Amino acid sequence: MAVYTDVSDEALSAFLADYDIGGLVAFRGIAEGVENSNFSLRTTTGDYILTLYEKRVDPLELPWFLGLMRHLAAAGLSCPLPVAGSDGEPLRELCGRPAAITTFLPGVWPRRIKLDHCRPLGAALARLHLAGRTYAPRRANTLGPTSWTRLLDLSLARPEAVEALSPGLGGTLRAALDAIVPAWPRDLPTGHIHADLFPDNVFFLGAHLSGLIDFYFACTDILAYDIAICLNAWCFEPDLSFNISRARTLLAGYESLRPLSAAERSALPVLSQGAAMRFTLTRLYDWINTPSGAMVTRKDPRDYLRRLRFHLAAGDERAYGL
Ligand SMILES: Nc1ncnc2c1ncn2[C@@H]1O[C@H](COP(=O)(O)OP(=O)(O)OP(=O)(O)O)[C@@H](O)[C@H]1O
Ligand SMILES: N[C@@H](CCO)C(=O)O
Repeated sequence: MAVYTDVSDEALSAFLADYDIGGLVAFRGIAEGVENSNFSLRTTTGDYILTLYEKRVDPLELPWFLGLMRHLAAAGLSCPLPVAGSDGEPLRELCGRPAAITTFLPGVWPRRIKLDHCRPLGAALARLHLAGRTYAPRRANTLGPTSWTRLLDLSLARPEAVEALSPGLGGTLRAALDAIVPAWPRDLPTGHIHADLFPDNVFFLGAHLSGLIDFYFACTDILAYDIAICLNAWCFEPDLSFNISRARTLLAGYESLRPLSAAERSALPVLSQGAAMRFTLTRLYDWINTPSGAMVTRKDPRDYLRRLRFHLAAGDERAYGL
């Protein structure tokens, strides 16, 4: 459930008066997602999404995210387009929260990943990377390798909770960090990355990829790290075995538009280790710090620990079908 802030009809009507998108027809909270409060909004001019930004998003960074989405949409990528109010400003305030309206994207995210999803996914990721080249402002990755030790320490402030989740987890993560961080590549091509391109952020209409959403972790970082995030999120079976055909297909889709250098290819194991580490750590932090009565479904960090183990054992890029 991700509606942290209730919006009354009166507050919404007053808010919409600052837009030129017609009168309200229907409005409802969207249960999915964990980060922000999302509402679907139908007006006399069409369908929109209203987002109230909650815990992890720094309001000062919102213009960067909204600017990136506007830039990518203008470049032809199918992603939500921020809608400006009558004063030209897309970022506003509602119920004491920063808020924005974006266009609604048709499609559904795949509940069961198929091989057919992977090539369009890879191609869309490459398209995003290429389109991002001409968006000049940069944003550092606040969840990159330099943040991981602190994130682990924050969780280990409650060692009994970490141990209860998985015996030995703290030591395992510490040892993996000691291996991954010093080996982190320094000279690979960088650009704007999505950084959270999980299946629930990619919409399909049948086999056609209809759009990408949720750019609120986007940042400027190693492009191939974004691929590594997708390898983690898309290429494991429910039993957490690795599906190399999906990886090969995803990479082929990506390389159809942006071929990888030899250095990028050989960095895939360490980048994938880092991606698995990042999601293990944020999930672990949330697992420990989300009150048991909260309406948000916690995601299990152990799923990413299993992935991390796979990547730690991957000798080279051939493990990913290259
Ligand atoms: N532009 C859009 N068009 C159509 N549906 C959307 C759009 N944006 C969001 N949604 C709907 O809202 C849901 C939650 O959105 P989103 O993933 O951005 O939320 P979030 O709280 O940031 O979640 P998380 O970071 O956990 O993925 C999506 O699964 C989708 O159903
Ligand atoms: N995609 C993330 C949650 C939102 O960032 C995860 O599955 O852990």
